[in-house]
Amino acid sequence: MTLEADDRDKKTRRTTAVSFASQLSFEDIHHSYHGKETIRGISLTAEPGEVLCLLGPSGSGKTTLLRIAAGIEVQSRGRVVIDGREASGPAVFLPPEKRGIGLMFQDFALFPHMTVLDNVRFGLTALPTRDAVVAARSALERVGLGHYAAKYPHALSGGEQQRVALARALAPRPGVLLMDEPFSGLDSRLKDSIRADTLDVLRESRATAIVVTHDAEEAMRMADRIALLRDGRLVQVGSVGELYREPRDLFAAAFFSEINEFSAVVAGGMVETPLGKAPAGHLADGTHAAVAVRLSDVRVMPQGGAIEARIQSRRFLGVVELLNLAIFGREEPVRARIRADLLPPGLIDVTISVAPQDILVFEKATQTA
Ligand SMILES: Nc1ncnc2c1ncn2[C@@H]1O[C@H](COP(=O)(O)OP(=O)(O)OP(=O)(O)O)[C@@H](O)[C@H]1O
Repeated sequence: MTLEADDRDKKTRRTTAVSFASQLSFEDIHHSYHGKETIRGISLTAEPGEVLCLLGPSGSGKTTLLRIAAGIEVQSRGRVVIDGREASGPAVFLPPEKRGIGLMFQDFALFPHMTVLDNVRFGLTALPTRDAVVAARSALERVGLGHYAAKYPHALSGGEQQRVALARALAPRPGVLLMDEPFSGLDSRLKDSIRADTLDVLRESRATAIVVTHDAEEAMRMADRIALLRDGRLVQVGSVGELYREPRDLFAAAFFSEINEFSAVVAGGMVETPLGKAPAGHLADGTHAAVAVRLSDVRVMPQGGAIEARIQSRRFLGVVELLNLAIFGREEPVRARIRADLLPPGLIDVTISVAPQDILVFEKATQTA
């Protein structure tokens, strides 16, 4: 798109609120495939108007949960409640089209033989044709693509197709928009701007959005709250700041940043690590602890730090440098991520410091899967 066209689009984008935002709750959802439990008791509510990201590694159950919300999959136990009304449960099952939801799933690509406008009109069959055209045009304008109405999908870039898919999902004015890895097909440079645009459109439309992603950074950029999943369970739910600053366990800490990981046994209310001692919080003496220190929390300086160390290797990554360090008298290697060019070239012997509050201490996980 040309800059002028982009500008024109931005000016013609509608700014009126179009949706009544819904609340969607999962209540103790369980689900099994062929006898294997893949969702193991998830309770979670997406509040009206919020962007809730379902985040977790591959196989953690994110897509299954979204499909259950949509009514494409039926849970084996538990209820889905939308605006206080049961959408599915032991006695009720509302099909997807009766739930007031919009879907943006990877497998619901645009129809290649239909124009952009007809693609967007597709979900508006309940409206008389004239109204459907008006609603579809307005949805297209909302994503800045009003002038592409008569084109076919193949004539659009990947990012533009993505925006058409968003327009199609939002055209019926759903109370909740369910999005499954919506940006995974886009190249990384496009991703940031499409994601930001999508967020703008979501805010304008005021729909509640539940977005599946396996990418922690993507969730941090988009979410009002993140629900972190692992092995079909909810590990933690909260704002980006809450999950980053107060991760519930080692898995949650490691999901948002690279960490150094150590084992320790609590003694005298403290844990001892190669990077110093730290309070063990509520953990009793004798407890086996997992200790995490983010790479970015390891401060490295030529002298003056608390611990002497030697640089084993150094990798320049542009803005930052990655260091592998050895600490005298300790076997565990330590890694640090520091601002590039902070240390003089050729420097071998350094000192390091970590603030006690940056040493995160958790009870060592017992295997629950
Ligand atoms: N149709 C199916 N039949 C059998 N098993 C399935 C089916 N769909 C999902 N599963 C299994 O359920 C578990 C959760 O899958 P799900 O796709 O929900 O995870 P996910 O977190 O979305 O992963 P990904 O990021 O890889 O899509 C996995 O172990 C998966 O193999």
